[in-house]
Amino acid sequence: MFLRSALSLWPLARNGTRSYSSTGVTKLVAVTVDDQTGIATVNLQRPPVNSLNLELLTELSSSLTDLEKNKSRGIILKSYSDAVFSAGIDILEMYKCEEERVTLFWSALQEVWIKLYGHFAPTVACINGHAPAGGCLLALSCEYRVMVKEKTIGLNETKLGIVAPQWFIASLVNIIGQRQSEVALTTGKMFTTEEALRIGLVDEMAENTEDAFSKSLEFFKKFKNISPFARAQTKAFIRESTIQALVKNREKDLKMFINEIRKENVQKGLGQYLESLKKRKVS
Ligand SMILES: CCCCCC/C=C\CC(=O)SCCNC(=O)CCNC(=O)[C@H](O)C(C)(C)COP(=O)(O)OP(=O)(O)OC[C@H]1O[C@@H](n2cnc3c(N)ncnc32)[C@H](O)[C@@H]1OP(=O)(O)O
Repeated sequence: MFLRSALSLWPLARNGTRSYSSTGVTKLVAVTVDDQTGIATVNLQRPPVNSLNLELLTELSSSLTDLEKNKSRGIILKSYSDAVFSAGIDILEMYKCEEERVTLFWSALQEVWIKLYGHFAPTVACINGHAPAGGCLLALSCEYRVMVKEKTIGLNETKLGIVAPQWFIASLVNIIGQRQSEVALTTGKMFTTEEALRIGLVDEMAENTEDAFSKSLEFFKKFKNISPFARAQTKAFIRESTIQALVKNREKDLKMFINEIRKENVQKGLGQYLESLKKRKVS
C-alpha cells in the first residue's frame, strides 16, 4: 500500500513505468520505476564510457536516497551503452586534480558505495558492457550480477600503479574469497565474462543486453515468498561489518586517497595511462 502511494508521487514516463530524476532534469543517471513490480532501473548515461565523475556520482547518490525513501522493491543497475557498463573512475578526477574537487569526488564515491552496498531492497547489476575498476566496484556492490558475454570485468588498479582501497578489496573478497581476490588484485586481472562466471564473480551470463535485463528481472522472483523484512535484515547483518569498516574510517580513507594520488610517480603513471587509452581501441 505504502509503496503504491509513494510511487504515485513519481511522474509517469510512459505506459507502465515512471521516470524520475533527482534534479528534475534527466542527466547522467536515469531512473525508471516499473508500475507493476515497483522495480527501479537505474541507467548510467554518461557517454562515451560512463566514467565516474563527481556529477555522475552525485546524481547516483541522490537517486539511491530517493529509492530508499520511496521504498523501492528492487534496483537494476545498468548502462545506456551496450559496450561499456562503466569505465570506472574518470581518471581526470585523479590526474592533476584540485584538492577541493577531489575531496568532494572521493566523498561522493564513498557515499554511493555505502548506499548501494547497504540498500535494503534487492539489487542486481545488469553488466551490459565492460566493467573495469570502479565499474566493477559498482557491480560488486549489488547482490546479483548478470553479465553479457564477451565483456570484461575486474579490479585492475595495480595495472594503473595504484592500490585499491580496503573497501574495494572487501567487496571482491566477500564474493570470490581471499585467495582468488589476492591473485586477481595483485595482477590487476580483467576477467572475461566466461572466466568471471566460472569463479563466481558474476552469477549468470547473458547473450545481450535484453537477455541480461530479463535475467536480472528473474532474480527478484526468488523473494516472492520471503518476508521483505527478514530479507532486508539478513542482508544488513551480512553486510554490516564491511560497511562499518568504511563508515568509521571515511576521513582516514579520504586522506589516504588524496596523499596517494598526489605522489609524483602516481601522477606520472595516471598521465601515461590516459595517453595509452587515447591510443588504443578495444574491440
Ligand atoms: C591511489 C589511491 C586509490 C585509488 C583507488 C581507486 C582507483 C581507481 C579506480 C578506477 O576506477 S581507475 C579507472 C580504471 N579504468 C580503466 O582502466 C578503464 C579504462 N578504459 C578502458 O579500458 C576502455 O576505455 C573501455 C572501458 C574498455 C572502453 O573501451 P572503448 O574502446 O569502448 O572506448 P575507448 O575508445 O577506450 O574510450 C573512449 C574515450 O573514453 C576515454 N576513457 C576511457 N576510460 C576512461 C576513464 N576511466 N577515465 C577517463 N577517460 C576514459 C578514452 O580515453 C577515450 O577518450 P578519447 O580518446 O575519445 O578522448
